[in-house]
Amino acid sequence: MEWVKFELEKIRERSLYRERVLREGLKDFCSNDYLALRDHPEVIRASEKALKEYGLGSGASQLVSGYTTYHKTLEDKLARFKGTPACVLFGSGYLANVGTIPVLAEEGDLILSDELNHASLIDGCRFSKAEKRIFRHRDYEHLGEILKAERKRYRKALIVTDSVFSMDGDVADLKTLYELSYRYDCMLYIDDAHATGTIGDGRGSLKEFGLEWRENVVVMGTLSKALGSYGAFVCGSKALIELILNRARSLIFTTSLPPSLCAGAIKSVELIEKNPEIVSNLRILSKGIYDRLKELPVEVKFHNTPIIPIIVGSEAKALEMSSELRKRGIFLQAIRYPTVPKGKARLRLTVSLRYKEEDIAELVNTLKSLTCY
Ligand SMILES: Cc1ncc(COP(=O)(O)O)c(C=O)c1O
Repeated sequence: MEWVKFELEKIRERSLYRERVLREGLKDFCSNDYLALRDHPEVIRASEKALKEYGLGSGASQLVSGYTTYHKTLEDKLARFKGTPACVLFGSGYLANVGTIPVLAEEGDLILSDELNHASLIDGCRFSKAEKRIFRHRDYEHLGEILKAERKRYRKALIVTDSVFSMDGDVADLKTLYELSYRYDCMLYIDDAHATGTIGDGRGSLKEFGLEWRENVVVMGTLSKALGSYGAFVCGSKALIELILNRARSLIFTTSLPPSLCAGAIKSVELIEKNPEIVSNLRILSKGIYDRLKELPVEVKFHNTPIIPIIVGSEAKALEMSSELRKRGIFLQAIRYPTVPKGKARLRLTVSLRYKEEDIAELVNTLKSLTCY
C-alpha cells in the first residue's frame, strides 16, 4: 500500500492537499448559513419537538417507512415557496443532483452544462448516459451555437446550470436561458442551492428574474445553506416528481432525512416568508462588506450575492493566507483546484446575518494587515 503515501505526496507537492480544520475558537467567515437560521430559537424549538416525537433517525428510505408528515409538509411548503406544482426531498444537494439528472437525460439525449457548474451537477451529468457539451461560463451565445448545430440530432435536451454560482457568487441569466430552452425545446435544470434564501425575496432565482415556472423547468435547492438545516429538494411537475420517486437511485436506495431536520427547515421557510426583509438585509450587509474589502491588493468579486471570493491565484499563496488568518483567529478556507480552475485559488468569503459590526471590523482589518499578498 505504498502507493497511498505516494499519491498523498503528489497532492502535497501541488499545494492541493486538503485537511479538515476544527472550527471551534475561530471566527467562521466561510459557512453558508447566510441568514443565521441554523440556531434561530424558533428553528431549534421546532426541530427539538420533532426530535422528541420521532427520535434521531428516520429509520428507512422514503419509499419504505421513512416518509412522515414532516417530510410531506416540507415538500408542500417548498413547492409553494418555489411556485411549482410539486417537490420531493433528497438526503443532500449532492444526492439530488446525481440522482435527478440521469432521470431527466438518458442515452440518446443531450446535456448542456455551464463550465463552472458545481461538482455535484458535473457528477450528475457524468452518471447520465446522455451526450454532454460544456458551454463557456454564462456565455449563452456559445450555448445557442451548440444548440443550433446539435439539438436536432437528439431526442431530449437538458440545460444544466447553477443559478448563483457557488465559488464566484455570480448569477446565471435565467431570462436568456428560459428563452433558449423554449426556442430549442430543452428542459432547464436550475441549481438554486445558493439562491434559496438569498435572492428573489428568498424564493430564489425564478422570483429574482420575475419568471413563472414552466413545465420544462426543474428547480433544485438545498436545505443546508440559507435554510440552516441539512438535505435538499427538487421541484417540478407532479408527473416528473413521480418519475423521480420511481427512478432516482440516490433517493430510492438511501435512508430519508431525519424528521427533526425537516421540521427545522419548515420553520426556516416560514421565517423567510414572514420576514422577507432579512433577505434584503443580507444584500445590504454583503454590499457593505464588499465596499470595505474592494481596496485589498487582490481582486475581490461581488455580484450582489453573499458569496464574495477574494481571488489569490496561486494555490500555495491561498493556503499561506488562510493559515495566517487562522493564526489570528479568522476562519476563511482556501478554495483550490479542482473546486475552482487551476491558478484561480481564492478565499471564499460568505456573508451571514450572524456577523456583528465588531466581527466585520476584525475581518476587514486583519485582511488589510496581511503582508503575504
Ligand atoms: C451549487 C451547489 N449545488 C449542490 C451542492 C451540494 O449540496 P449539499 O451540500 O446539500 O450536498 C452545493 C454545496 O455543497 C452547491 O454549492
